[in-house]
Amino acid sequence: MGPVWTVVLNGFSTLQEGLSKGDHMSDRPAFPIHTDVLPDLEINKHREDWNPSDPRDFIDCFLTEIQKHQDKRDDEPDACFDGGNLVKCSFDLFGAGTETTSITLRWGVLYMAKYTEIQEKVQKEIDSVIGQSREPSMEDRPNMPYTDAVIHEIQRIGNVVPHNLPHVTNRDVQIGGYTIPKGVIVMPNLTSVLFDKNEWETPNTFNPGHFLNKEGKFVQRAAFIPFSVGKRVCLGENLARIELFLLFTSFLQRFTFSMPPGVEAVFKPRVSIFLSPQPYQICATLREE
Ligand code: HEM
Repeated sequence: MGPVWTVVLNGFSTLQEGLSKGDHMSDRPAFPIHTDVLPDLEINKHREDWNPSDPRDFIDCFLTEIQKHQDKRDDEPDACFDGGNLVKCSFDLFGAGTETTSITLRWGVLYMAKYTEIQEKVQKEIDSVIGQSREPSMEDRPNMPYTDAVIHEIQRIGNVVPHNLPHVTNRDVQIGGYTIPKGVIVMPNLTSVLFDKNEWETPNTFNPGHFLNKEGKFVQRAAFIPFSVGKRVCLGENLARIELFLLFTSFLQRFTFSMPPGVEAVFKPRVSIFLSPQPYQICATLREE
């Protein structure tokens, strides 16, 4: 029988206790995914000209693993390298990896259009560290503490995945003095940490100063957990951080964002599994070289 109730974890220390220690909440609830309705055309295309000694991407590498494990099916009843799982994993990577990053960038552009003085400071840093004649690279990030702080603050206040993904207890566990029985769905509430007034000086205000010390150097904050924490922490965190830095700096290197005349920026989010901005119109003005 499936879980009969759901628990919501609130607060920084509870989430750390629940997600970071041990593997007692590392499973995902088994929601059915019908692989027969998912497109596997791309996988079939890959199969046609697949060369195991020259893998082009994730699908090619997975096909190699399927082949390696093919003859061992009887010895490895739990092996997960098969066509169905390849479809699910590819689906997961697109689902988890595209909307999250693009929503964060949409929040970023909106915050820059609203807080023009912050946008100007980012552009000043871009001009002095990167200039206009080359593209941003990841080597620039350590030299751009203000921009780094702004991107972190966009992620904090944007709170794109507010309820994390569901976890499920795989044995009875004690958290914060409560016993959660095996098989219960647990929703770790990231909002309670990203807006915790004990952790952030101005939790409800856009303030890149949350990530800067008095000397203007970037400081990492333990309560910054938009990617969650623990064993099931976002698999794409590093990729997402790279994408956010390169795209955000490239946008502001080339454009200045502003609201169209007479239009106010709206920060009330659209609520689904993600929190995204309402569709908006924006003016992107090309910066002079
Ligand atoms: C701003 C961008 C992103 C945010 C805020 C974000 C956030 C998250 C969060 C909160 C989780 C749930 C972690 C947990 O269950 O404790 C998660 C899981 C996951 N993310 Fe991301 N993510 C982002 C980008 C990406 C990208 C770019 C990829 C891959 C290309 C990705 C792939 C995944 C996968 C596969 C999981 C499931 C991991 C597992 O179950 O073990 N994410 N992400």
